[in-house]
Amino acid sequence: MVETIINVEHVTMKFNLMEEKVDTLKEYVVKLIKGKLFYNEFIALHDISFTIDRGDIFGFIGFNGAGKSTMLKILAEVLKPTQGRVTVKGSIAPLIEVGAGFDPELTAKENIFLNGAILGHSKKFLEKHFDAILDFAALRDFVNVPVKNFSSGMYARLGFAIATEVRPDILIVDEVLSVGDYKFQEKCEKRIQEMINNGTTVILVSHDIGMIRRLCNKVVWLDHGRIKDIGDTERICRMYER
Ligand SMILES: Nc1ncnc2c1ncn2[C@@H]1O[C@H](COP(=O)(O)OP(=O)(O)OP(=O)(O)O)[C@@H](O)[C@H]1O
Repeated sequence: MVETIINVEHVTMKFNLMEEKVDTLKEYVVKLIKGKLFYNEFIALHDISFTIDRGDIFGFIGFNGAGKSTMLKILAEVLKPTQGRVTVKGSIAPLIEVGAGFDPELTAKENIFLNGAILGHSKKFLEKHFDAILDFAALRDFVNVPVKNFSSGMYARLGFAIATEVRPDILIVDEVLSVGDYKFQEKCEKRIQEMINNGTTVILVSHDIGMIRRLCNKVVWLDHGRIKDIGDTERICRMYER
């Protein structure tokens, strides 16, 4: 039986863009007090509605600035929509931004415990899975290095390894994987495929249409914050590439 796991109803996201450049906090406060801060309203998402079923591998495609990352942040509850409602049934492991959920001053080891705790894992669980996380990320030689010295690919490897060590109900992957080398991307795709086989619902943003084709059963094409089309992967990808 098909079960809806995410229900997005009439979501609109507005951002206030400052009209002029403010360089310092002092300048910001002075202008705020004098009532001289002017904003332009920017609508990143317009009245978006769709549902994701349990077991779907749901892809978001669209040109730069279409609203894909904003939509994922709303699904992961990092952003609250200006209007509309999102209902999620189950646990979410979000991989939204490279380095999100890490403290740059702490070592890889310390961050495994910090980031793991943010994802809701106990210390005991993380101690048990510590070696597996480190091995998947291939960062054993860097275990005691502060992550501020990591490259963006190393950050992404560590984040992906922690988020996928257990099977969440829903895995959200923004383009963080694109900073990994091709070998690691292959490894991630294999692990995502294993998670899919085990019933995890996956939501993916990628400019790699090949990856979208290989993994997704449904695709949304976002265009200037609106749904241009939604449905069968092959049909939407073919139109997108035209
Ligand atoms: N915090 C913010 N404040 C102001 N504007 C924002 C903010 N976040 C996103 N935007 C704007 O919303 C629009 C959509 O951005 P978003 O990052 O969701 O696009 P995207 O489809 O993921 O793009 P890309 O493919 O380039 O990653 C952009 O015009 C962006 O400038």
